[in-house]
Order: sequence, then C-alpha cells, then structure tokens
Amino acid sequence: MNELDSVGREPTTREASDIASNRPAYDSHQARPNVEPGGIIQVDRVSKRFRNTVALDNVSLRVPAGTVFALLGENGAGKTTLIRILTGFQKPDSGAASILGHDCGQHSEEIRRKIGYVSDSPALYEWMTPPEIGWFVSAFYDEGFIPRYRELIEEFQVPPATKIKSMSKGQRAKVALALATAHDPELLILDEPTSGLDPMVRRQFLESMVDRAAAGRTVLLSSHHINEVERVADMVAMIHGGQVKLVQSMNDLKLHTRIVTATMDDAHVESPDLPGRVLSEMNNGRQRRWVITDWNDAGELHWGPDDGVRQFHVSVPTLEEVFIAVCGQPIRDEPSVFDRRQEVNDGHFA
Ligand SMILES: Nc1ncnc2c1ncn2[C@@H]1O[C@H](COP(=O)(O)OP(=O)(O)OP(=O)(O)O)[C@@H](O)[C@H]1O
Repeated sequence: MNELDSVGREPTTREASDIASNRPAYDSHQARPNVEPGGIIQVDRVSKRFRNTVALDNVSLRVPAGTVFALLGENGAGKTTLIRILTGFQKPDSGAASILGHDCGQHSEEIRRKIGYVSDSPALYEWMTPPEIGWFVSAFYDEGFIPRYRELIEEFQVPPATKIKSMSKGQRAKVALALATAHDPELLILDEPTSGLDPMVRRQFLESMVDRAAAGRTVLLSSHHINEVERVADMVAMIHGGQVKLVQSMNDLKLHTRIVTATMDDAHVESPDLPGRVLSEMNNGRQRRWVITDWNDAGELHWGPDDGVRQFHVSVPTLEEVFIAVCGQPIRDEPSVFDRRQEVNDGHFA
C-alpha cells in the first residue's frame, strides 16, 4: 500500500478515486486512457510584444493528442495571443509554433482547414439562417460536412429558421461550435468558449469537449474559469504575465501536489526538508505553509520535536490554490464547485 502519512491514513489511489467520485456526471476523466505526450501542437520559445507590453515571453508547450488541454490564466495573461499565433492570425516576434506538423505562420490556411476554431467573439454572417451559413461554410470541406452540421444543429436545438442576427448569445455560440466541428477536426481550439453563456449551454459545451477527447480528438481551450478547467481538462498550462509557469496533467496535479502547513516550536526554527519542489512558501512566525509539486509519495513526513515541528498537516490543494501558488495571485472566477481538498496526512506532537 502506498501510504503517505505518518499516522497510517489513506493511500493515494483511494484519494484519487474519492476525488473522481465528487465529479459531475458528465466528467469522463476516468474513462479516458492516459495519453502519452505526442505534440499535436508544438510551441517553441515563442515571444510576442505589443509596444511596451510583453504578451508572450519565451513560451514553450507540447499538447498531446487526445487530450483536453487548458490554457489557464487571468485577463491579459497571453492566452488569446498564443491562440492567434497558433491559428496564423498573428506572427510571433521570435520562436516557432506548429500544428499537426505544419508551421503556423507559413501554412495557416492549411491548418485552419484541418482544425476547428471558435474565437472569443465568433464572427458569423448575421443575415443567414443556420442551414444557409452551414451550406456556405461547407464549400471549404468534404461532403460529410453538411450532414454532420445538421446533426449538431439538431442536437444543440438551434432554431433552424432563425437568422443569426436574431439569435441569443448561446444560440450563436452553438452555431459557431457546430461550424467548427462538423468536419470532425483532429484539433479544436476554443478561446473562452463558455464566457457569457448560461449554465445549460456551458454544460453542453463542456460535455462536447470531453466527448471529443474521449474519441481521440484534441481540444485546446483557453479559460479563466478554474472550476470548468478542473472538471474537463486532462492537462493544464498556467500562464501568467506572458509566461508559462506550470504545465502538468490534472492527474499528476492531484497525485503529486500537496499543501503542507506546520506549526514550529518557535519563529526562528529553520524549515525542515520537504519531499518535492516548493511552489510557494508562507512564513508567518511559527506558522509555515508550503505548496509543493513533484511530491514524492515515498517521502512520508516524519517530522517531530527534533525538527522543531510541533504539528503539521498535509492536504491536496484545489486547482485554484495551485494557481495562486504558481502565479502569485488569485484568478477572478466564480467559486470552484470542485472544492474537494482532502486531508491525507497530519501529525500532532505535544
Ligand atoms: N493587438 C494588441 N495590441 C496591443 N496590445 C495587445 C494586443 N493584443 C493583446 N495585447 C496585450 O497583450 C497582453 C495579452 O493579451 P491577451 O489577449 O493575449 O490575454 P488573454 O490571456 O487572452 O486575456 P483575456 O482572458 O482577458 O482574454 C495584454 O496585456 C493585452 O493588452
């Protein structure tokens, strides 16, 4: 048994299944295979500056096939700039990016034909109805496009006779998603896809992303909704001030990230060694708090009076707590519904 703690509490495997059981019904993390990094998207040392603003600073990323990969960052972090570079709408100042082996700057048309892309404010022909716009866009794709598009429009319950200009934001978003996915792209890129949508429509969007990944497709999604990312993403890249601060699979985050809090004997005691990499440290007199990644399961804490530790406690952080530790500030979002911090380790000394 792979126990972490000093008092014989739950092993990591149990903890992972407990976490999964708190997930909403549409979450299919457990059903999906572990995908090895393959690099359907490759970003190498990309930088982009707008006058005095550094939008991207030496960003490198690999997005494995068959995953929902989330770019998580606060407003202005650089998410849209990265997506615009990937889709060829913007050129990097330096570095290189490729999708499905095609250079994003040189082969943007080829890339756009192969992928699906929904921007944060999709531009649709206002005077057209859903069938008309579908017919128009189908000219760029094979004959399978129209039947799949019809299916999606029906599934999303979009009113077929209503012109785009008379549609609600959610209905327009559904049309945009149907247009972006009817050619069954290997890669779907979504920039803030659920922003401004009502909960039902958001849920449908999230479900469809998870379904796509389950079918082996890849979804790159930009978001500052931590709770949504936590529910649907397989991997997350935390972006702050144009820099990628952390890239990790959600599984690894849960298994190998911990918060350790300790009360020391006195304020001057040196912090003891920790089995992992410290993301953040809070030192407030006798109270210490560390957010740690690369937590080594074998590295049980055996702290005691000899270490100057009076008592300590180990728990699994929420994604938001990891984000704050990594990026140094909270992300503006509604409270996470996936607040499932669990105690996995504590020890008390008289
Ligand atoms: N065309 C532009 N001209 C000048 N500055 C820009 C331009 N595009 C982006 N920026 C700046 O680059 C930085 C990154 O912007 P970006 O839109 O990529 O962030 P974001 O993470 O997508 O934010 P949000 O979540 O608010 O959409 C911001 O400071 C932004 O003001």
